[in-house]
Amino acid sequence: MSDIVLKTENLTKRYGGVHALEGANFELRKGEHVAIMGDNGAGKSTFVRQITAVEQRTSGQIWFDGKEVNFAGPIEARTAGIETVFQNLALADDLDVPSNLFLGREKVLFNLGPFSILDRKYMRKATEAALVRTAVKIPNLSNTIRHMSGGQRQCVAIARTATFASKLIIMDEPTAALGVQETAQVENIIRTLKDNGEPLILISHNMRQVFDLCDRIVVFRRGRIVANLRKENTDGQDIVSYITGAKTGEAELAA
Ligand SMILES: Nc1ncnc2c1ncn2[C@@H]1O[C@H](COP(=O)(O)OP(=O)(O)OP(=O)(O)O)[C@@H](O)[C@H]1O
Repeated sequence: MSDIVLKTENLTKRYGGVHALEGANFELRKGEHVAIMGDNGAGKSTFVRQITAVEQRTSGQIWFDGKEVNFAGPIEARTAGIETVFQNLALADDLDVPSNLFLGREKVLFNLGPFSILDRKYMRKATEAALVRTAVKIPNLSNTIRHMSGGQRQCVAIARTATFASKLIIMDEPTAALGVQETAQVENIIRTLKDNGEPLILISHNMRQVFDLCDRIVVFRRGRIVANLRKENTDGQDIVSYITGAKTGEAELAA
């Protein structure tokens, strides 16, 4: 149990009569990168929303970092060490890179309420360190987000996640809207996270990406986990069979 970062048992979410997530049993171990795949509406985002307490689950249990957790909301989950990069990036367009990295957790030099003075020097240095650690290349930290490309914005969002996530990073389709080069840059960051031993859950529709970056693939279909396979024990065709329902059956538990 000690090397398990996250575990869910019978995690279930219903929206009225919609069974969005049914009895999900899931485990993530230290340093592991796990992909979550599945068709549109399969329950992937719902699963993440229960873990991050963006919504409250209907039933089931969650253990994180060695203890059972019942986060009241996303801030509690974030404080506990779960950081998420969502499809909509939640960046502030008119602020520069350090301000975005520290958004909502600004380092204050003198606390004078609304007139507080921020420690900009500290935030800039910490941002530079975070970008080195995550291998993110941003040409000019003083640029506002508005003046950056989609890929650069995504890199800032990921760097922010990696800076504060002490325990678990979740990315929901981080490259869905990016071009080839930008996708490659984000994938490099993910490899750096792997090298640093940081565990990751990656929701992705991109088979090549999943096989490149992840150790294990979990497939959701109609709210249920239908496969849980180490990548060396499966291939793209096999995964597609589970996604489409051509192959069914109990989830195979990876050894
Ligand atoms: N707030 C909600 N109210 C009602 N039904 C919902 C709600 N959110 C999600 N659902 C339904 O729950 C099911 C699972 O949706 P979810 O967004 O988790 O799928 P997904 O696998 O993340 O899909 P996608 O790849 O399209 O993002 C779908 O049938 C969806 O319509």
